[in-house]
Amino acid sequence: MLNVPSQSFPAPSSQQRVASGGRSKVPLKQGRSLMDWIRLTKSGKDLTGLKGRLIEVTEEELKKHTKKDDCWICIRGLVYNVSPYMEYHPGGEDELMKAAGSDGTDLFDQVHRWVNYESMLKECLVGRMAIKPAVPKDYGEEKKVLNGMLPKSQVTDTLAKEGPSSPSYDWFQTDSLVTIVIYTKQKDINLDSVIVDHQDDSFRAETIIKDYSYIIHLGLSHEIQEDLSVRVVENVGKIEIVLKKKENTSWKRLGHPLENHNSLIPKKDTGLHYRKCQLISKEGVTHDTKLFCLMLPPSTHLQVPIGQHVYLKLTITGTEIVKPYTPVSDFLLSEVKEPVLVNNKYIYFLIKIYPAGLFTPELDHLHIGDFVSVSNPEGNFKISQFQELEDLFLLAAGTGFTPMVKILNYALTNIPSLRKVKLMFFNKAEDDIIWRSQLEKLAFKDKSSSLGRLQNCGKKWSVVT
Ligand code: HEM
Repeated sequence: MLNVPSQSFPAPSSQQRVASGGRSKVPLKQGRSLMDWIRLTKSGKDLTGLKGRLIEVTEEELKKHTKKDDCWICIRGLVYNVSPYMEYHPGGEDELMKAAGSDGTDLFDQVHRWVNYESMLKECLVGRMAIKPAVPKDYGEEKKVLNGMLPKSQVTDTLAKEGPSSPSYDWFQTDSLVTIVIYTKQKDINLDSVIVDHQDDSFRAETIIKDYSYIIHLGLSHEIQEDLSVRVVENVGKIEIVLKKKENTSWKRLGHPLENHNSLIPKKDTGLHYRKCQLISKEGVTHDTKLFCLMLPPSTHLQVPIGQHVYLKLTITGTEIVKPYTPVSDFLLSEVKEPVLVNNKYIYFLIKIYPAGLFTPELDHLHIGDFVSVSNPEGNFKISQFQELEDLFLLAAGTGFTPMVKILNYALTNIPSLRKVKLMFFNKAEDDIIWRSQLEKLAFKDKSSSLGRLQNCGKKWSVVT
């Protein structure tokens, strides 16, 4: 049976799609690249027309700015004059104009919630939406809300009622350890479901439960050691996070609550959380593609589920730039390299360097030991679609091969029903074929997959596996 996943894959925002020429990206005029935009924002030019003044914007005022040369958009309660950005927007002027004079938060999030607009548009900030009295439905006590934005607590309260049955947490301690226990009340919880970070005294655990995130976010009351461990009791959906105390004293309380602590929020509303990862190695794979290995901080637990991607963030001349990438597993590498770095502390990325680009040359110039920010995983692809699969047919082109690596590995090792795996890998030239010899070795080794024939399909090369 040929099983074609019904969900879109790679995810709409993933680099594999973005890099493939894009579905709705438009060609920008000469001198309108991202680097040109960054230069303009650094030029000291008044981009808002308000001479650096920030104002409170009423809904009536916002609605007046709907022309290309006078276009204001509200995102998450903040108003930007996007007219200067119009010609630089990779999605085109018409797309940007869809949100003219209105709250574009939902539209923006639907297309690219990962785009770092705060940093890119900081010189275009007009101000904040004015607070207006809102009349509550029951005409009871008058509440104040921000135009274009519900207060967080209200959002979480409302949706928590609609979402999965409310998770909870508890904690206990021994002389040397503190254990935080999260009761998700879900059966399909595993180590991929929880992302834990401890940075600058703030402890944050995000548990993914269906389309929601349950967040524990605390300023811990005492210091802890750098490394932490995470265990999951799968059939009851219990997660245990074990922290090591720095001093063997008894804690009277766990800590004080920080933003969104103990709340269940739709995943799309959580914002992207980043941690700094160190560059461990960087090596050429083809003439223009490199394998980057990043190490997670010891106080982070993060596993990227198969088929999902993360965002890498770099600050380039003062502006934060974010790009999506799907990590690859190192299993193809283990054919040729010894020893391979094991455990989940390392994330590998196969990245094509575009010499005329902005982001990838910057990545390429990083030195071993430098840091790159890595986000929480994103994406809707579910490996459960592959259960009981007999034939797996994978199609990839160029760096679109990267999501296939983990899938290939998973399929060859975890699906007993599998009879045949085929990978059609399209490349412009033979030199572009990523990990060609490893794929050929794999094909030779695993006779059950019809791997290893290299076919020249017209002008394009394909590895048929
Ligand atoms: C709210 C209305 C907006 C709409 C409807 C919209 C739409 C789009 C679309 C359709 C694309 C092409 C995406 C693709 O091919 O996958 C795009 C790309 C992009 N947009 Fe917007 N956009 C909006 C606002 C903004 C704003 C306010 C910014 C501010 C910085 C922005 C920055 C970008 C960037 C950086 C990209 C390129 C992403 C990449 O690296 O591929 N957009 N947008």
